[in-house]
Amino acid sequence: MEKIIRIAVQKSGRLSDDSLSLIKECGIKFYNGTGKLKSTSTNFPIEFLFLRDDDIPGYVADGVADLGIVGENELVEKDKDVQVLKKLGFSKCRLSLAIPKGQNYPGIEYFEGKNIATSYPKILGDYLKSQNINAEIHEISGSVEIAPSIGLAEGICDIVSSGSTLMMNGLKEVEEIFKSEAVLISNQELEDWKKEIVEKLLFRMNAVQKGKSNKYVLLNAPNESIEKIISLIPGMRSPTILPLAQEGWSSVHSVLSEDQFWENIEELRAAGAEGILVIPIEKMVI
Ligand SMILES: Nc1ncnc2c1ncn2[C@@H]1O[C@H](COP(=O)(O)OP(=O)(O)OP(=O)(O)O)[C@@H](O)[C@H]1O
Ligand SMILES: O=P(O)(O)OC[C@H]1O[C@H](OP(=O)(O)OP(=O)(O)O)[C@H](O)[C@@H]1O
Ligand SMILES: [Mg+2]
Repeated sequence: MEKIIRIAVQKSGRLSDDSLSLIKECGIKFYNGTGKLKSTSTNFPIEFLFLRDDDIPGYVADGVADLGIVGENELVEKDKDVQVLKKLGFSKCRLSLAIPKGQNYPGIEYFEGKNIATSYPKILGDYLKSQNINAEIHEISGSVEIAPSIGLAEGICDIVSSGSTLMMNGLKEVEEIFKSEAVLISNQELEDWKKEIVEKLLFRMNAVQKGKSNKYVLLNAPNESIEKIISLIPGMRSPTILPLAQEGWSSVHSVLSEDQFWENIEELRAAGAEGILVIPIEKMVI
């Protein structure tokens, strides 16, 4: 039998594009024709299953797939026994309670005895319990935001990102109850040879992620400022210093996280840095 692992990814929806881009950025090639539900990579021992996201935690827990990419909201809601290997940083959203815009909201007690529509009965149920609120949970599988306007419920609990769906449906967000992003999950009992392949995949994903959060920085500085500048942008081992054609000046090359760059920019300029270039990094292995 050919030694390949299986990963379940969402067929189409809010997770699909970023899941597939991440896999491509890891140098893994595969054919992803429309309507195809299974595909094998041509250059890495991995097979893809394209599924509804609701089914991914269960398939991974049962071992039908070894790995999966799914939102934390779906994972916690399905309550399956899988291991979270890595947060992936995309499909960030929150689960929130919302009520009609015109209603006064005194606090969570608003929901006592009320009817709440949601696709996340477990997460909502656990939250209400933790708040000692008794409410009726009305489970619906989609278009939850419409429920109050058709008299199905007095409040909703659903995914919010920009908030525009709530606004368009005359609702206001009153409590954030869960924060979510896409995660890579794994079956709990992978055989050793599968673990080895998973490690290789994780190594690549880490390199892609590190590359994304770091930048390559080049700048020019008078030689007397170099020491100060090195202390501001120390890089991986240390910055590269190259002499400029103009006497008394050097070019400094370093790597740093984007956040760090914005924190240090004024100090770099104050130290005499000029001609600062910030360049994206595709992959980074420390
Ligand atoms: N507006 C959003 N912004 C960011 N992330 C989101 C947003 N909506 C959903 N997500 C995240 O993406 C996941 C998939 O959302 P999507 O709307 O594609 O699900 P779905 O309609 O249930 O898809 P499927 O057909 O696969 O069941 C959600 O579980 C959530 O983690
Ligand atoms: O706060 P917002 O930025 O408006 O995003 C929130 C909406 O996004 C998701 O739906 P999606 O658009 O993916 O459609 P779906 O309900 O068909 O999955 C989610 O179910 C919300 O309805
Ligand atoms: Mg779904």
